[in-house]
Amino acid sequence: MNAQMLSSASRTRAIASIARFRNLGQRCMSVRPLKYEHLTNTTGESSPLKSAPSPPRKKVTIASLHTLRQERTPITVLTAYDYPTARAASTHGIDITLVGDSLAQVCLGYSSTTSLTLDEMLHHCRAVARGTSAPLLVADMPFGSFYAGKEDTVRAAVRMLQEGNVEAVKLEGGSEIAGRVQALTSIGIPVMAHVGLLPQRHTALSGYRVQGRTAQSGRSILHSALALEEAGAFSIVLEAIPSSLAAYITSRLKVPTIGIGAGPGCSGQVLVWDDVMGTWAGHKAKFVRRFGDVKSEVERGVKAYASAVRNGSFPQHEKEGYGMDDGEIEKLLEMEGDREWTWSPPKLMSN
Ligand SMILES: Nc1nc(=O)c2c([nH]1)NC[C@@H]1CN(c3ccc(C(=O)N[C@@H](CCC(=O)O)C(=O)O)cc3)CN21
Ligand SMILES: CC(C)C(=O)C(=O)O
Repeated sequence: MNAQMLSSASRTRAIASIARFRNLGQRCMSVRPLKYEHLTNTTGESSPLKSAPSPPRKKVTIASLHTLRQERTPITVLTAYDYPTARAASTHGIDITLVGDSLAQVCLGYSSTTSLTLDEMLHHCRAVARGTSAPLLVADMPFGSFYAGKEDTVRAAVRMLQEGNVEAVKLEGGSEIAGRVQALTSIGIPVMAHVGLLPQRHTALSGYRVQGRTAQSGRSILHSALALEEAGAFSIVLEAIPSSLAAYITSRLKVPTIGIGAGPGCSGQVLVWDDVMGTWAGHKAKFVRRFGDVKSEVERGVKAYASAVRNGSFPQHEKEGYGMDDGEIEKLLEMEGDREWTWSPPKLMSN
């Protein structure tokens, strides 16, 4: 959706809602109307599923995130990797849906995020975009897709927006990538930065380890965050850093911080879908809290289905089968010369 597609009344509202961050000039603007009564998904396509009626949500914009930060209302961020997870985030009040490159591990079975290609990421972004309406849709630029220089970075980010249908990109890295972040934000591609523990560099960092525990390393993360804000990032993820450092960085920035393993002093929080739902069977970081027990429910469902098939209680002809028109099976048997064959639905077994 762009301003040309809006009615003149909503166009006026859209223009009125253009918001700028203090000291950030034109780099962080939103031209979305403040009130979206009828939201389409971010691809503009209609969704195959109609959800139950629920109160319409306003579209989340960079400006509305800034307002949440000012009001000290925590920003909720959750990863999604496909259409149903995107629908759930959209329907149940998440502010930002992130197609994280954790996709590599939790959905695709790679041992780390460095294996994920841009094309694989785009395939999942498109599915998530089809299920996303109100949340702002952000996706990780995969390992390697923004390393070769500004031109490559812009080309890859344009693909994320045009082919992946996401609204913003997230890049892992400190002040060393500020030039590339600036190259994106200067042409209107919104960037979420990501400092602290950088999973894409897990080998160089000798594992997934808390960062910024000393004054010197903490200061280096702070200065990276400031440089990335200066480069136009609209928000910064702080991963696996001490809570006090994260709270201090948050106080020094004008843009909202999103913490993961960074304590309660951030402007918002992000977790990986599978960690929240309890479906991730791999290593559980200290910062993870499980809010659902989908794994047990999946186990129960799969076992119950397999056992119902094996013991013949599924399917039941009356409930889950289809009938034939009267006399037609007899006619068919006649034509086949197979008058001996008979069949009657099995009797229900009592449990
Ligand atoms: N399921 C899942 N959740 C995630 O949050 C996540 C992924 N996968 N994959 C991509 C990255 C990798 N991340 C990780 C992975 C491990 C730790 C971890 O184990 N950290 C140690 C720190 C120990 C220390 O230095 O003191 C921990 O025990 O919390 C942290 C972040 C975050 N991302
Ligand atoms: C955990 C979040 C911040 C992320 O980067 C991911 O999902 O890959």
